[in-house]
Amino acid sequence: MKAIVTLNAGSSSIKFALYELLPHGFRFDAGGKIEEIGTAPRLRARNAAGEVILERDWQQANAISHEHLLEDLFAWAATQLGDREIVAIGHRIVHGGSDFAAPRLIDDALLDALDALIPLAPLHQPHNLAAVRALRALAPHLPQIACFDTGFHHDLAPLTTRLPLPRSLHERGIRRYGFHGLSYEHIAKRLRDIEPTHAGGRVIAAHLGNGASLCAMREGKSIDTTMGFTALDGLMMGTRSGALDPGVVLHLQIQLGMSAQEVETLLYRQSGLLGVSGLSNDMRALHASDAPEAAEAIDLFVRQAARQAAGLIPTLGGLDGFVFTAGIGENDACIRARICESLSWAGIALDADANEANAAVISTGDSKVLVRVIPTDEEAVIAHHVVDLIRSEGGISR
Ligand SMILES: Nc1ncnc2c1ncn2[C@@H]1O[C@H](COP(=O)(O)OP(=O)(O)O)[C@@H](O)[C@H]1O
Ligand SMILES: CC(=O)OP(=O)(O)O
Ligand SMILES: [Mg+2]
Repeated sequence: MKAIVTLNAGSSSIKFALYELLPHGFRFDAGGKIEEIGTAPRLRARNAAGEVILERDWQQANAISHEHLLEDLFAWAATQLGDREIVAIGHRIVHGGSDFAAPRLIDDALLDALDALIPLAPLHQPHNLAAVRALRALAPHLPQIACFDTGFHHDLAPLTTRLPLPRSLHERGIRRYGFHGLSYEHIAKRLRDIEPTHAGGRVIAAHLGNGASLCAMREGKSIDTTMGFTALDGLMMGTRSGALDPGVVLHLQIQLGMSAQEVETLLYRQSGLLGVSGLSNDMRALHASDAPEAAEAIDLFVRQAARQAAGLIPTLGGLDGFVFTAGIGENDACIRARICESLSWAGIALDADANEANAAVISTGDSKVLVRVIPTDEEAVIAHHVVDLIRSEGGISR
């Protein structure tokens, strides 16, 4: 049986899936995730029937790297393949820069070009590329395909990509790109499937996970988004600051004498929910805590999300739909309720019971804005792209 594998290394998780290739399309076979990387990583995998086929955690957990976890994952996967023949592997690659948007076969030249983007996505790109290289060492002839998180935003209007900096910097690639594109591509497709008229409307999708961003969509296309040059911009996140007065960065370096490396670590790994609470980057842990700092971190997260959602409405010209997705968006009724409450002036009316139940539609019948919860599936989007490439004219033979 021919199969494809997808790998999605997020900032706090590694998600993976195995799909059986069918004459037309593909079928989910097994998959799962390692989550809470950096604190207490644990793995859970399920088969197509939803049964748990592996659960595992690690000793000395907080010190275990993405790369070590990948090695363990590959070793386990090799024992599970049975008669399946893997014909291609698809990867989520977070940054494609100015040059790469459409999914493509990974070769040496592409790997070199993607290495150069590591400084623009230090929480993701190194792990994404390490997985590609590790698999190349294990199976040198197996085609590997890069699917870019920036790709969905490739057609943003020139004005939306521009930063208010000297023009020469834009020409050097210092511009807004946008991320979480595979997730937004999935949301756009689901909206088209569920309700074509809604998909054509003015929609804000909120991908609230350990990384978090918003995407303003019209006709299922990205017209603006809160992440920019890097995945540090926009909303406050698990460990990332999100948008910040640039004067703070200067002050940290010039007045407080921090090195560039220290500032990078501070903004990417020690800020956001973790920095403000002093406790955890995990929203579940903050809800469970009585500490006032945990409550303040949650308050700030909600404030930033609502403020930035409001900031997208002029570009959209109004609001017809709002979609919550990713770890927090799909599971956290309290955060959804508070963001919706802050946006009630924009026509959002929440159905409290539907929200508590994580229902597919969580707005009231007379809400001007239709609010949905749609589980994201970046793996399925990657699988689609891999299958399309395999079956495209010329295939993907080297
Ligand atoms: N039941 C839940 N309630 C609140 N937050 C949750 C819940 N489940 C997961 N989360 C949050 O979602 C985050 C992970 O989201 P996910 O989208 O999987 O992350 P990543 O950005 O690594 O892909 C966790 O850090 C946690 O804060
Ligand atoms: C781009 C990004 O922030 O991704 P993740 O949410 O997986 O960390
Ligand atoms: Mg993610």
